[in-house]
Amino acid sequence: MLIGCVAAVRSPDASPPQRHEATASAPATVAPVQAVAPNVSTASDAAAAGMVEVRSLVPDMSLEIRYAGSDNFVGRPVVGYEAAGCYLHRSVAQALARVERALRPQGLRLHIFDCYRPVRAVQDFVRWAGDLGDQRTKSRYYPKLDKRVLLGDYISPTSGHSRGATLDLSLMELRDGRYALLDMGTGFDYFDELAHTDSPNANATQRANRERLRAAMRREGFENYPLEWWHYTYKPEPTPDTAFDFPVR
Ligand SMILES: C[C@@H](N)C(=O)N[C@H](C)C(=O)O
Ligand SMILES: [Zn+2]
Repeated sequence: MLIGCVAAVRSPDASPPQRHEATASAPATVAPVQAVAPNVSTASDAAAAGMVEVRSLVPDMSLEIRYAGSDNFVGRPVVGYEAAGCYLHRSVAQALARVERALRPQGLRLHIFDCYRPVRAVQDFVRWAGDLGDQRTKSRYYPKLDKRVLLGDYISPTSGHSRGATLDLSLMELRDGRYALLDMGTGFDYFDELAHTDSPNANATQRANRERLRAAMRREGFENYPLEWWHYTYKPEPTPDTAFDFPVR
């Protein structure tokens, strides 16, 4: 069963990305973003939504689900993340497992920051984006941008993550017997032009590393979002018009 709802502006899945520049002084709150929202399923758990936890397919998949803890742009655990799990529609998780399987013989593996994101978590992001009095994470996550411009291009109010076919991830390489993250030029969720996948300001190594990730993901049907080197969506999406809101647990 589906419930209709309202909300959303430009999203990575809806229209070409645009760049916002930093602006001067900000008011205490931002105006609500105009939007068109997806249907929200009443599925109350992953099984009902047709999703699986990725470690049911790849038991040693490297996960660092940042919104389940405080090391993220909100600076605290995000609503809806009761555990550090990575849920995706089964066919999407299977495609991701194929990416991982192809990488391992090259001494590479995936490192995942976020997968399915409940609608309530996206709403938590929207509330955070509207609270201009809270700038605690600015220096680490959006030093060059005004917080008012994050909602839309960098934080979608109707994120594809809620549809279970989108994930945020990086690549690790085996070095001296240990896996280390490749240099992508920025950290995860660094909202800035430098994080744009084809940014001319990334150096040659960083651009090559981003391309390694993009090529590996593309081979199994995942498309990159040009404003965030870490953000990928499997196409065609299993449920393109339906978002989910069960907690990650
Ligand atoms: C917030 C960031 N990790 C992300 O996923 N951004 C895109 C635009 C989204 O919110 O869908
Ligand atoms: Zn993302």
